[in-house]
Amino acid sequence: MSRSAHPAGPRHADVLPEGHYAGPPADLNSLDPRVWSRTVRRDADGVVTVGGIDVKTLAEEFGTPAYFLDEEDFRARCRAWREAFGTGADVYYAGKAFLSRAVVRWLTEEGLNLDVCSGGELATALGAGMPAERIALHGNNKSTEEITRAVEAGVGRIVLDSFQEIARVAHIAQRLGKRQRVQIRVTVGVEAHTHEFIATAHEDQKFGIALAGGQAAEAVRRALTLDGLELTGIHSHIGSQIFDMAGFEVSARRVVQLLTAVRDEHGVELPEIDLGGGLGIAYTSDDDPREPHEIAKALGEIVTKECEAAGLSVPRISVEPGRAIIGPTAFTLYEVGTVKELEGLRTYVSVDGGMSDNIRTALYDAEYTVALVSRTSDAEPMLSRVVGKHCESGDIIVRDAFLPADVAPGDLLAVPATGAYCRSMASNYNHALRPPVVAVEGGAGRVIVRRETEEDLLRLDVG
Ligand SMILES: Cc1ncc(COP(=O)(O)O)c(C=O)c1O
Ligand SMILES: N[C@@H](CCCC[NH3+])C(=O)O
Repeated sequence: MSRSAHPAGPRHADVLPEGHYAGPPADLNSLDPRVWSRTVRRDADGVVTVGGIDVKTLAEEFGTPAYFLDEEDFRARCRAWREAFGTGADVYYAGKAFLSRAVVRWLTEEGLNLDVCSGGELATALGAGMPAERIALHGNNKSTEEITRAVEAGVGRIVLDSFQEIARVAHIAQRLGKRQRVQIRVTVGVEAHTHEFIATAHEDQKFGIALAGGQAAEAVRRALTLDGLELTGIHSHIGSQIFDMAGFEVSARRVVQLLTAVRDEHGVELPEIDLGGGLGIAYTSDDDPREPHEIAKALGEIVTKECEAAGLSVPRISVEPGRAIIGPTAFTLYEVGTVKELEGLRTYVSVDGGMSDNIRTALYDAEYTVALVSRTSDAEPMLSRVVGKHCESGDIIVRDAFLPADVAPGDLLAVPATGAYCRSMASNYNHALRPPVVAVEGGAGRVIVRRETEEDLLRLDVG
């Protein structure tokens, strides 16, 4: 549904900010399949189900707020990425989006690799049985301990992010009598944003080593001389929640240019390039993400074309999608506690979670949708703001959305597309207890990350 497809006539339409829906959706009870995970349906009795279980049963069994993860959808997305890139390329799931032992097992079974960016993520990956050679370690300031653990475990790749780190990893590997496979992360001069990319001010950031000014070429020079390192390729990640493939194409072109320069200077053809993650998903019906096969085709074509022009053999490509794999697979279920109508403005619907389980709206001004899922309603659309229970007026989960005007305490609301960067960025603000993640599949729910308890909080409070 595009913005223009919304019929006119919302309550309080005059207060909607520019760029937001011109009106409510034609049917408030409908669930757009682009935004909801693949097994989500509304039953004949009006209650929404996922994985064959209705949300009222899920709320009774697991409580609210809670994240419900559609396992069938997650596995299908893993397979779609795997198949799109084929056996000649690698897909590394970016664990920062959400990582747990169950997720690691699913990834292992579905043939994906894993990008970790901390000792904690590395421990989760290894502990859940991901083979070390399928793990890549990232980070702009990895500790000596993290590097040591990764080298000892035999991770397949460490992505080097600074000159100090080139020396540090080489030293640690040599001390351990190993030769560590590494890539160098470069900043290619493309800064990508949600709907556009620009080519200015891009080197002004903490990640990577700039192509500009010959710094990346110097990093390659140093890495090639160090015995502890086996330099296998170049890495580039241009941003997150990107829809426009043009930014990736510029990035691929510039990375291949560096490979060509390396070949010309050192007579070495580096065999790998990693083009990072960052592929966008549909948070609202206005978002139109690319499918994995379109992405694989576009990246494969541009790399092949550039390599042919330079007379290079085509390197093995890898990508690191996080959000695009797990984002659409989960929704957060909340119970409504209070409904406050501000006459002539909007209605504030308060739920039992908030910025502690979804910081993205407060942090990035992210847009989400919301639906009444415990019943249908014929009431007129009401412009609503879904807010949490924290002591903070910016504690907003969904800034502008239409809910039926009869929404009331006890109703269940679900916010879709919360699989990525919600539980993984959750906090204990106001001593909130972080919600559980429940995997739903084949008519049963299974807790994969349990709800925090007050004992969990107090255990750390040793004063
Ligand atoms: C190096 C790297 N790879 C992969 C990702 C995953 O990004 P996304 O979840 O947007 O695909 C990120 C985060 O932006 C990242 O920094
Ligand atoms: N955490 C961010 C994206 C950053 C990804 C990691 N480099 C989000 O929620 O959109």
